[in-house]
Amino acid sequence: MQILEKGLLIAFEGIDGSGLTTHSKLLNEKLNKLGYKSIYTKEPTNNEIGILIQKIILDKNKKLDNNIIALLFAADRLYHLMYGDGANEGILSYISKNYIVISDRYKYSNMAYQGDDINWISQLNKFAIEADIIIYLDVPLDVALKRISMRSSVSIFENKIFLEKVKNRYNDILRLANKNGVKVVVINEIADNNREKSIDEVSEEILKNIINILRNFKK
Ligand SMILES: Nc1ncnc2c1ncn2[C@@H]1O[C@H](COP(=O)(O)OP(=O)(O)OP(=O)(O)O)[C@@H](O)[C@H]1O
Ligand SMILES: Cc1cn([C@H]2C[C@H](O)[C@@H](COP(=O)(O)O)O2)c(=O)[nH]c1=O
Repeated sequence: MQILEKGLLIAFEGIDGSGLTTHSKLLNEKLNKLGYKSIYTKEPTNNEIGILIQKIILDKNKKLDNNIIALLFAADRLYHLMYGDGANEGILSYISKNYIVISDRYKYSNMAYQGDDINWISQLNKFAIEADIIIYLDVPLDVALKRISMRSSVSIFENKIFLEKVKNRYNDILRLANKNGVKVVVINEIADNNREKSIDEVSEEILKNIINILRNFKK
């Protein structure tokens, strides 16, 4: 068993179709195999608020006000931190037991997707601890859109104009997080020769970066 000095929160961030679910789950499996106490969780969660959000964002006829959506995501997050995702205990509980918590999206998604007024979104998230590490999966818009087009259901956010705005916003959000002490790891999913990296290649790159960072957290 690999024991860490303290719990750690790793947030996976990126636009839809960047592979967040694939890579956050893979990292969790790999860290577990290496003997670390880690857990995978995601937002929106599968608790009452998260389920309501999932329903709302798939309903293109609903057209709910952006501020209401922002509030729901922030409420889901606080619930996630305090009480859990519907299957596991709250993030804060795992952190206090020195686990590595891997969250497939966290408050930085709130800032990127609902961040017309970034100060207000920051206020909504004032009780949400900062992540220790952000893994940002950087993928060109056209690659993300191609992956999204292969899905059976598409959310209100999954369109070119909106995702372009979200992608641009992430630049400022990552800079701000870094200023606040968060270790930001950007993974480029495109190789030098313009080829899309395979899932294995991206996953190994993520693991290598994390293992490097974890060296400083070991007992
Ligand atoms: N190098 C790669 N990394 C990740 N996913 C890839 C890669 N190449 C192809 N894919 C495919 O892209 C899709 C990404 O799906 P995934 O659900 O992981 O993305 P996501 O970012 O969580 O999306 P969303 O947030 O919209 O649910 C999968 O079908 C996966 O097989
Ligand atoms: C946490 C969070 C998420 N979102 C968006 C990002 C995605 O478009 C969806 C979630 O879909 P996934 O397939 O489950 O990743 O929700 C958001 O707008 N605001 C947030 O705070």
